[in-house]
Amino acid sequence: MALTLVIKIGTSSLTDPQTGNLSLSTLALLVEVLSQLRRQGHRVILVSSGAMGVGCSRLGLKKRPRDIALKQAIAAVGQGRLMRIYDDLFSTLEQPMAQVLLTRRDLESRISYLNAYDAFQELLDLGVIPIVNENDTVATDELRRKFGDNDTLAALVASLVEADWLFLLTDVDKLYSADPNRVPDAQPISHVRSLEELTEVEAGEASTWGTGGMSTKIAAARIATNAGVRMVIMQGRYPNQIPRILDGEEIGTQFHPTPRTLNARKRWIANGLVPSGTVILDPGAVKAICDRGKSLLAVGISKVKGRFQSSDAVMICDLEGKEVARGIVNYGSDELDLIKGHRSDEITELLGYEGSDTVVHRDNLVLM
Ligand SMILES: Nc1ncnc2c1ncn2[C@@H]1O[C@H](COP(=O)(O)OP(=O)(O)O)[C@@H](O)[C@H]1O
Ligand SMILES: N[C@@H](CCC(=O)OP(=O)(O)O)C(=O)O
Repeated sequence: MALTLVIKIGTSSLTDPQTGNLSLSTLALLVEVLSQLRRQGHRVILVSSGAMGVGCSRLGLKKRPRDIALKQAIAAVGQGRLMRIYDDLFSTLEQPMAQVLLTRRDLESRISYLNAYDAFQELLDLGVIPIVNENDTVATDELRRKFGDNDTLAALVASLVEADWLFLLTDVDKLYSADPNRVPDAQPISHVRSLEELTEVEAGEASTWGTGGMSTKIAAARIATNAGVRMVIMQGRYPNQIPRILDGEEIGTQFHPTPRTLNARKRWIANGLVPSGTVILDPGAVKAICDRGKSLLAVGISKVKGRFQSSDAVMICDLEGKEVARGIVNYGSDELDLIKGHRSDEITELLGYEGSDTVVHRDNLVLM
């Protein structure tokens, strides 16, 4: 069966931690494996980090700089170099590839989200392997890590293209109960059936060149598994393990997906949009939206946090602060502060104009 596969490789696997130079053998093996998967008829997308690492090595810098403009410049140097190397390697195997640079913002607008979807489908139909990275040179929010990292981006891409599998290739072979580089008796975890099982896991720091460590990989797992994508964390030095995993071997940490129940628009609401604020619900309202599939009404809102406009995305949380849903609001935060706790037939008088009956209509609401 032809599968859609998203493979993400982190800086820690692409570069030598001592010298910062590219690990050519890993890269060559990765390219070989991906080309082989393509020839077997699978649809393959590579999400590759490394622009900063390669840029630093090219410019002789021994540490990641902190200055944002300098980071932008370095990523611009490194990205070109990285693509040149990928193109040389893929061309040797007669496998066409393409560069796709994305920012988190590109996935926020429904139009550019759909444009990205169309472009990926066209590339995959043409048999091309798209190589995705954050557009670091312009996306300073990403460089500041306000929005995420390539683990999140890979999960968003996997959700966008409705991938069957997402492989995160890194410099450890599995997820452990704690960072195995710091805690020698950390226990390996082979299967994660629900992310609730991971409350005890210490998802600590990244390696020298990586970003986010395991915490961004667990965040990626939340997006991927909710979108019906099976995710694996595995050792990046052995990309040849990917076909073995597809054949059913138990390698790495496998995160089991939830059934794919959300339509494309709801997946965009859940994953593409970045929430601008939070609304806190009373227990009755949580029940109404979670158990009875109702729209969210003002009467069930206890508190409003953050500043947002109507049509923005918000997190919808219970009184303990646990996110139960996400949705697009019909009111801004100032209006919601006035109408929260009130019945819908009081809204016109409270606001002085006729507004929507619902705060979040059920078509715009996704349970988390
Ligand atoms: N619970 C954990 N299990 C495994 N590795 C962990 C854990 N917590 C932190 N880490 C660290 O995460 C690092 C991988 O993350 P990172 O450096 O961001 O990789 P990448 O560049 O592949 O994205 C590992 O080197 C490891 O030290
Ligand atoms: N876009 C950045 C990578 C950011 C990132 O998430 O890095 P990593 O944790 O190594 O996957 C780059 O190409 O250097």
